[in-house]
Amino acid sequence: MEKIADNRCFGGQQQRYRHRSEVLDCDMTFAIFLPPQAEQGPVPVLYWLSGLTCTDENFVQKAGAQRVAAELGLAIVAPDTSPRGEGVPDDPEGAYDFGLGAGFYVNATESPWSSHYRMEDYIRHELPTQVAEAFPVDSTRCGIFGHSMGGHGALTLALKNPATFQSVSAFAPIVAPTQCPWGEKALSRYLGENREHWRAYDSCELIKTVDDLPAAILVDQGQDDQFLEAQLKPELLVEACRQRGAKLDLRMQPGYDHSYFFIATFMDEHLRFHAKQLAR
Ligand SMILES: N[C@@H](CCC(=O)N[C@@H](CS)C(=O)NCC(=O)O)C(=O)O
Repeated sequence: MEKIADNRCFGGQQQRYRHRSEVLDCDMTFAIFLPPQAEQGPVPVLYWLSGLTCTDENFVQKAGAQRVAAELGLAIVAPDTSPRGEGVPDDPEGAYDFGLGAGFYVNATESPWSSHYRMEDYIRHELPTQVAEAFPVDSTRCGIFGHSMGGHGALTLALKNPATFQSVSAFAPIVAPTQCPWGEKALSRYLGENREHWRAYDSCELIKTVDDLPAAILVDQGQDDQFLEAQLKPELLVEACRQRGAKLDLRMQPGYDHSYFFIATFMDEHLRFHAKQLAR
């Protein structure tokens, strides 16, 4: 693991690393914020999953999470959104919503994607293992959150791995990728045309079937989000949670769009939500 940036920030350190991912078969970069409390001992850790077109840098520069993370003593890891580099295939037309920057946090099964696009295993196993070895984080207190495609990633990973991720929240998540154009495009190519295989990557489907539900799910959604009706469809998550009796706090935020200005506005409340869930 090679450190490629290190800046003091609110008494902690905002750092960036390059490392080898065997799972993705390429080199990857990720960001980590270490709060001041990490100098004294292991701190709880949150994983932030970004949306389409992002790298590990968008969140670090635009979400404004460091001040309150430093106050609460939370580390935050922000991975990239897809495998990258020489030999990693991209969308043939260079579209923004598939291929590079659009890994959708799935393990692809279809050629040519399956050799590198294994973001689910990267996020749930390989990256947390390497982070736990290299940094003073307490992996028994670990949460996950994200935006849009990353909100989908956070919800599905938390629902499938409740022992690993004990708290979950999302900003403008794609809640049902089996029922929207972004998801249908990505899942049909990464996983093939059999829609049965897509269900393992749809939070609304998972909520109906998983054994252990999260104690609470916090979701913020801008009411003026340009992707709200066609892609995000939070009403499907509300209905799935209602049917299963899952505890969802969906907050529709009037006037807010899909951008990091929206995310930054409510970031503090998400960090406090996770700190409370992970406190013991
Ligand atoms: N580029 C796309 C929009 C993609 C988009 O909105 N990406 C969101 C995540 S889904 C984002 O966070 N973009 C990067 C940024 O704002 O820093 C378009 O033209 O429609």
